[in-house]
Amino acid sequence: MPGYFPKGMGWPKIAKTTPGLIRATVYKHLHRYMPSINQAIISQLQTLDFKDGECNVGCFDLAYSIVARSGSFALVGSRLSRNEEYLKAVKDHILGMIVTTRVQFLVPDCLKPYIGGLIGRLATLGTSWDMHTSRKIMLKHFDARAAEYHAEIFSGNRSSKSNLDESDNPVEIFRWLYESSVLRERWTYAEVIGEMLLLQFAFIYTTSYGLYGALAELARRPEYIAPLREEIDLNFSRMGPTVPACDGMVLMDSFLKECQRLHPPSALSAHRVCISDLKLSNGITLKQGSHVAVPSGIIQRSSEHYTNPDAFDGFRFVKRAAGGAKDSRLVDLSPDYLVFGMGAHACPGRWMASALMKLAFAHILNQYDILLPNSTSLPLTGSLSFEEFYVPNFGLRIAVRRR
Ligand code: HEM
Repeated sequence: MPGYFPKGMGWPKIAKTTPGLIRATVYKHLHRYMPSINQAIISQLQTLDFKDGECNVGCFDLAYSIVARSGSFALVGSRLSRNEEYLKAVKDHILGMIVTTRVQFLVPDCLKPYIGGLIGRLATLGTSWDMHTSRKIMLKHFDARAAEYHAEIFSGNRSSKSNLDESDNPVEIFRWLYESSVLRERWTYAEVIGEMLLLQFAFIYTTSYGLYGALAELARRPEYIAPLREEIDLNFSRMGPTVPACDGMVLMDSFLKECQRLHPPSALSAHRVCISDLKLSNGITLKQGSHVAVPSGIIQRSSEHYTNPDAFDGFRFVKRAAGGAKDSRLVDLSPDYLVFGMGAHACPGRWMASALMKLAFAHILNQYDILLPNSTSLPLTGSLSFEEFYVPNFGLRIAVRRR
């Protein structure tokens, strides 16, 4: 896939630092983020518009709005995560990027340098996913926030918020990146913004897709509701909406993992580019510059790894664990489950994604019954899907009814 990775200079320094930053923040100090993420989920659910106790809503839109609000708390802090204009711009921009990339794939490689950008721009012009409009709005908010950080840093009133270890306050990821750019001159402001846009995609779109798949499957399979609710009640009543409570919800963990096994956001995983010729143990040599990836979508539906692989079994992974299998939690990596990749570059945000999906799922199940009004037969993947990427079916709607 030519042009997929930057040529020549390799990845910028900032992109090499971000995985470590994610591990040091939303993994190591996940508990610090939980109260605000929980509150963000509750606030988002309060915006649902009920008529006669029922609200009919786009399944992806529900998941996307919840994750955008709660994820933005970790990325840009509490004030912006409550700003509707910013949140709308984030959501529109991510979908704009997908549509633009989708359309650019249709342009022949030889014409890409000449008309690729223009075609991309035209693809979303005049729609609510207009990338340029939403990017402008987002940049306005980023600039304002950066000016606040700047003033704090140079007024001597610097709080310890950006310190990874000493404060109880969760680290705002944008703030950490910005401070590193200003104080240590490790990268430019433009690079910080570029990395934030990538992180929004890596965090918000993928996690929303996971939650979307789980909500759609649950609406189709009401028999899972009672055992899941029982488990939520038990864990929340003992520990509240905390990391240990999320860890204790093993049925939900298995249900979410089964949904991701069957509905991953991409059919390929663990993309790598050879930086030098690489001889494999079977004698094949991959030339420098070769792009390789693992066909995770096929592996996850293979009878070599899964009994009855195309059938949905929400408790498949708890049964495996009970049978002594290791690596059966949602966040575990294994060669037969590659939704979060594999090896040194496996997703460092998976603990956050797991906790966020569980909290959101728990709140929804606690408060509502979930019904599938007339979308039973609709596929989960929509017509915008392309290459290895799955894009949601925006027409799939669910009804949530107050209990
Ligand atoms: C269900 C949600 C998610 C899915 C399915 C997902 C999936 C992935 C995959 C497949 C990779 C590539 C792994 C590899 O190449 O081996 C990856 C990398 C990455 N993800 Fe996630 N991700 C999710 C959530 C998140 C979240 C919440 C964050 C941030 C908090 C995040 C940040 C990253 C970063 C920074 C990388 C690059 C890692 C590196 O290059 O070393 N992801 N993710």
